[in-house]
Amino acid sequence: MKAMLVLEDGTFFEGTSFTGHGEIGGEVIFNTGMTGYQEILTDPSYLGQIVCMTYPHIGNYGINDEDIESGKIHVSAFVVKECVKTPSNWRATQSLPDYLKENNILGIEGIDTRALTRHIRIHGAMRAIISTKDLNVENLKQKAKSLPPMQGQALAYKVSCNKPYIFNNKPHEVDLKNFKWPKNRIRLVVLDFGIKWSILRLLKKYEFEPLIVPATTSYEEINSLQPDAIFLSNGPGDPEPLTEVIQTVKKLSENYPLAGICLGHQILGLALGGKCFKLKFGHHALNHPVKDLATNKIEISSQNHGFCVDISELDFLQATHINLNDNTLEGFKHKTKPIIAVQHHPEAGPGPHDCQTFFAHFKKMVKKHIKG
Ligand SMILES: NC(=O)CC[C@H](N)C(=O)O
Repeated sequence: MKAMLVLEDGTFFEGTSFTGHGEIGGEVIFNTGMTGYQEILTDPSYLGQIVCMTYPHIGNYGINDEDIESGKIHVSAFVVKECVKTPSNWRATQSLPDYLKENNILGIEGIDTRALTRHIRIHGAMRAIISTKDLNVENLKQKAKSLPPMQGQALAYKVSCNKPYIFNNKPHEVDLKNFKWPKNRIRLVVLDFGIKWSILRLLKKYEFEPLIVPATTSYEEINSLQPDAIFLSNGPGDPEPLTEVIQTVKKLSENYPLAGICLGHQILGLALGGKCFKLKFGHHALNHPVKDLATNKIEISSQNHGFCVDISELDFLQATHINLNDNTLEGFKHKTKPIIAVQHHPEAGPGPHDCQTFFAHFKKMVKKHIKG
């Protein structure tokens, strides 16, 4: 079934749908990972985005029950060069096309994904429409132009949980009136902007007991839970319009040890007085070199962001990591308070594990603070 992908500047790519009819829009981004498509599809940070994989052969190990990062698929559509319909892997329970079809997500193949990627790298991030119903380039270009730009969209509210929950391989809702923290664990309130399950698994591995609460939970409600520390999750969209959250985090930063990943890093940066800007094209990959400025060691990191923060004018903050591809900020800490954050993904779901020391560092920082 013929499908057309049209960018807002009128550039178009022809392909075929492997999931049936559909029409959908979103910001088109490219991910250069060779594997990890199931984690990418289910990562809530991809809400509102059409994901194009640069690796030419996607789907070869199928879909399994363990690699999901949330309860559903969040990407708007999935674009590949060639989709493998008959997977071969001992864990596979389903094929990629069946998985997308079951979840009503449009998947297209036969696209020159490298040409599309080069176009975005040269001309910057763009909105796009994919359609099997309307193949008229001019129509689709107009539709793409009328989509809301990513900048200004408070998408985190759309994927945040509605009720607090704890996590035991999947979410279990809790009634806060009867909630009791377990003994001998670090009490961690997690502000949920669309958290990935691999982050929760790692927090638990590092002795934290995460209590995940909706993004709009107030400072007073969080305070009444008497946590030892706060964690700010990853999530989709622009951090800047999340004004209510930014105000809450500002208050939290005065009284609690804090850590943030990706959108959490950006929200923390804004709450502390930094600025935010959109990158020309996002970082979506499993192989970005990040330099730890304390040790001068280079870590190969997993990345997924389109925005970036600038804290250079805040002398009470210190940059801890930078990206060696484009010198953008990859992490910072407060010079006197127990506050750390990273822009990349130390949980590496998917990706290399070089940056996992972040969780050990967070644990050490909170334990030190508890001891006083
Ligand atoms: N993975 C994330 O948390 C993404 C953060 C933010 N939505 C960005 O695109 O920059």
